[in-house]
Amino acid sequence: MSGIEIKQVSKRFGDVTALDHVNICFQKNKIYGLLGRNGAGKSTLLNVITNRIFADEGEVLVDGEPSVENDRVLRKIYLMSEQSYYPPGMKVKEAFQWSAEFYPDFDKGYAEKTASLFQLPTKKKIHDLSTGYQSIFKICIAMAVNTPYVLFDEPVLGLDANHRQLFYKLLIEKYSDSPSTIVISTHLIEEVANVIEQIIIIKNGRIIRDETTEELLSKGYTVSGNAALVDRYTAGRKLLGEDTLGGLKSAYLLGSVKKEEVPAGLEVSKLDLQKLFIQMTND
Ligand SMILES: Nc1ncnc2c1ncn2[C@@H]1O[C@H](COP(=O)(O)OP(=O)(O)OP(=O)(O)O)[C@@H](O)[C@H]1O
Repeated sequence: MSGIEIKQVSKRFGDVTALDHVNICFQKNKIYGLLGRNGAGKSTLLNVITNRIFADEGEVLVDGEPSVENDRVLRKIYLMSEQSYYPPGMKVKEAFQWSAEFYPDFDKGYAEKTASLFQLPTKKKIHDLSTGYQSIFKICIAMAVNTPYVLFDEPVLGLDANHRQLFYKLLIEKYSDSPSTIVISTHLIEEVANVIEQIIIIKNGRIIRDETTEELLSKGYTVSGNAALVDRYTAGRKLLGEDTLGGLKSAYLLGSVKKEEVPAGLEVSKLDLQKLFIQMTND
């Protein structure tokens, strides 16, 4: 079977269970959002997939082959993460050259073009870059490696809003031109909501949701308007949460809605992914 299959994977650090019998499959040519609160197990999962750490139990299959100590399989996957594996003193443009030697399909021209769009100073040493530009440097590499699987662990760490928007735009353009399997682990949920097709939510090392963004968002709806009217409407309904601003209120509800059942003066809209996430992962 093609894709990355994670089968019954568990990982413990002392008495912390970082991954607890995780079963998921990252299919070919799909964009996934890997969401979870701090310490939920996201990085551990990405590190297990790429053999940076070993699982205590279970296995990872890449296109049907076990990934453990299998270089040929591991070369199909690129993980962008906080760790940097570049020699100290290496300049950005040298790292592009270096990557071209290591990843056979690395597109140096594309990396340079992306770098120039972000105004990344390629003559600088990697270690001298600001936090945001360190991330941008890694984004440029990850977008140019052209491996069938690209995993992003917190790709927009330190990026300003303009650069985050540019990253999402380039990612979608790249994916439309040459699809691959992309996994984005992030805390900026609303920002990726329009980019990701499938959402995987991990909580305390367990997968609690694995469904399309559309399916997940269709589980509820938002009703907004005059606070008193909203309260009257929500009484007796399954309320996920609410926000109040002055006399106005937005209520997040579970279930489906018939617009004609909502009183005049109230507005019905889609559920907000971040609100749903907070509700699902609270406690
Ligand atoms: N090398 C390690 N040694 C000990 N505990 C670890 C180690 N790596 C991870 N953990 C623990 O495993 C759990 C999962 O950590 P992980 O880094 O995978 O979470 P995360 O979802 O990526 O979190 P964040 O969003 O905060 O980056 C946490 O409790 C963490 O403290």
